[in-house]
Amino acid sequence: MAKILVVDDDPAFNKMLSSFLRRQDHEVEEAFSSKSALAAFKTQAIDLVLTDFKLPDMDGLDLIRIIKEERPDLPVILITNYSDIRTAVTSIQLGAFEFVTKPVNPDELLLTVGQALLEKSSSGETKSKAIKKSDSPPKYVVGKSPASLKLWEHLQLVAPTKMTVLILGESGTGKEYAAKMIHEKSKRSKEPFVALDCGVLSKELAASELFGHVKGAFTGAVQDKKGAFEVANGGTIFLDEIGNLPYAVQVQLLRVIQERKVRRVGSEKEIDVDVRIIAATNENIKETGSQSEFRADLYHRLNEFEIKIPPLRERREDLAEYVNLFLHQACEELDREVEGLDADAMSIVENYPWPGNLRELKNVIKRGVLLSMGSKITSAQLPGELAHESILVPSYSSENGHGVESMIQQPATDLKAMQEQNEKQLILETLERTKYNKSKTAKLLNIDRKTLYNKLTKYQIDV
Ligand SMILES: Nc1ncnc2c1ncn2[C@@H]1O[C@H](COP(=O)(O)OP(=O)(O)OP(=O)(O)O)[C@@H](O)[C@H]1O
Repeated sequence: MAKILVVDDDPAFNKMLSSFLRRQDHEVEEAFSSKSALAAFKTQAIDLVLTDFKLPDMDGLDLIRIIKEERPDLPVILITNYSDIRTAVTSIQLGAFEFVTKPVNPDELLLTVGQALLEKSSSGETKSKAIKKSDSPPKYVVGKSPASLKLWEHLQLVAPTKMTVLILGESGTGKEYAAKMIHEKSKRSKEPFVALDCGVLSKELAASELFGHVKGAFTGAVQDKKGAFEVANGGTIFLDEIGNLPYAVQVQLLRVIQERKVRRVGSEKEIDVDVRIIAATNENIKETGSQSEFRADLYHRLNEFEIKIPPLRERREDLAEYVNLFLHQACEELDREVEGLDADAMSIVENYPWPGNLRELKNVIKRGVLLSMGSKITSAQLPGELAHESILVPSYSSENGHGVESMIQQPATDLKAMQEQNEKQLILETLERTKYNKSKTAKLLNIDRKTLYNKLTKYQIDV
């Protein structure tokens, strides 16, 4: 039995969800605002938070941010409308365990709750909250699009070298997966691969998570602790969301890269480390660098070799292969036998822009497998919004300049124009929500202020 905090201002929905979870033998604490949620979170031993995105006094993302700052190990599941998929993607970047879309499917919710609690209990012993150690080698889909083939070639080329790699790509494109691949194909593959999510590290904890600390170094440092660099010694460290690393810690990281030595917080002793660094970001840290939020010297050190992972919408030829893999994985996990998607469902999948990239696709397929009644996933088992947002795009063969489909299937909408329209709309909505506070808007949208200013100019938004 776990203690679950349910946060939703809609009393009927909150009650329904809470009673459902109680029937599954969980203890439930109901909160109808962020304020009462935070009060409960601070005073009770909560194991899992389920929160709605739209709350009266603060949005779900801010709530996740506060919770994660205090307890990075506490799993949070965001409940959101599918139309808020970008929000959901941001929630994952902030460290949410998963998002579940409304209308909530009971089986899907139970599965997600179960997985979140399982992960929490298994991470209980590891002292470090942001460090994820990986042991099983990934099953890597190479894909057949020119972009994916090039990516694969670059991964193969750089893997056996000692080079530091900077991986760029939107959220969910597979940056961590690519980093694991590089590690697997390097001479260090038998040594640890340690992933550290810099996005969830508070200013105070970042140095300790990276470099460790000694007992008494700060309040709460009750015993000596190894940092991620020491844990990864001999192997590879993957620094995700590197753009979020506090400035002071960037300086320390630069020193570690140059001298290959770490000093635990509160200690003078230098410890030799032999660690290959792979960093990743989904924002333009080069731009941030010019604003001196991200140090240019660190950027150049990390960027000995740069790998760009294209968004899924730019490599649609690979979709079928990913769908097959995720279908297979979901069937194994859920103990189901689903053969594939029917023609309608596949057409929706092929024409949807996938803003959450592979992660979103994986979730959608898993949900489809869970809900499917027969041997095929039908369009009814896909989130309704997928069909609404699906658009006709030119067929693959037309991109290559041959194939009759190019003549039959004309694009109904210009993909780029549609994305820009969505982006503009999202910026306008977020500005309104933050009462036109640009810093808050940039933070919510997970971009830096300079990028926001550029986009305001581009879309002629006058604020
Ligand atoms: N080449 C691949 N083959 C098979 N599965 C993949 C591949 N790349 C990514 N995935 C799957 O896609 C999901 C998203 O990948 P990953 O977590 O690496 O993305 P990311 O870019 O690091 O995301 P974020 O920026 O949000 O941290 C993972 O669940 C992973 O299993």
